[in-house]
Amino acid sequence: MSIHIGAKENEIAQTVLLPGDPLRAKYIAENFLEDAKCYNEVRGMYGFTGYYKGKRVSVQGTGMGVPSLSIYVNELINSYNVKNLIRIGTCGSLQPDIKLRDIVIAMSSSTDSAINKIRFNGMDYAPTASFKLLKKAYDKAMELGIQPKVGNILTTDTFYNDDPDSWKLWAKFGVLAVEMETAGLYTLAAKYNVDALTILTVSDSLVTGEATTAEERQKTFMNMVKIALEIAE
Ligand SMILES: O=P(O)(O)O[C@H]1O[C@H](CO)[C@@H](O)[C@H]1O
Ligand SMILES: O=c1cc[nH]c(=O)[nH]1
Repeated sequence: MSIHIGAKENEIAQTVLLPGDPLRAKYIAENFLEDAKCYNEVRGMYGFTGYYKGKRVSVQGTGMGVPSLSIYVNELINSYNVKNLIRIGTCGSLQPDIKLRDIVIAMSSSTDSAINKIRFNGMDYAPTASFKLLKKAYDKAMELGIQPKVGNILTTDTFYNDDPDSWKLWAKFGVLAVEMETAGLYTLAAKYNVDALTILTVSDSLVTGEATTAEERQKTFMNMVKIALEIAE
């Protein structure tokens, strides 16, 4: 047991899928995993372990934002010995050629969060994906007939920014999409020498203003779940 996860030792697999939304974790356990058992209900942040094509896999909600995700990732690595962390999240597109429901794989993550400024005494760290997981995810997506967009994303602390045009600067420098956790995930994975990857589905577009519904966000993003489960070790 850790402070925020009620699982016993060995109840969590070495590969964990990490949706922000705990109900997405429940949905995945119920619809994709065999023999799934709930190991965590603390704070309603569901965690399940089950089997996908014979492989033991867990899925754990993280909540929204770097501070919340960092609590779960620290505990998964340090209390449960997790080795592969695959975030499966939603994002907003920052580029005109990235459309609703497209898959974005984060090679790296820029951020407006101060976490790494604090950690690295004002200097800039470049949070980067595990190449092993990135290559596997890209190859698997292509095999499934899905063409993912791969590149730099933005991890923001402000879903509601005071300046509605602030994303345009990031977009000008080629950043593909915005979400709220990956810079924290990649930094902690590097610190503890484990593998991490973020796979995202585009839920809305800052370019066009289009958006999907909450129900769609919870249930219809099957492609990224399939890719994540297929690359689980
Ligand atoms: O769909 P999830 O995984 O929660 O990810 C995105 O959605 C939330 C904002 O609505 C933030 O957590 C952001 O990163
Ligand atoms: O953080 C997020 C997630 C989805 N869509 C956004 O615009 N931002």
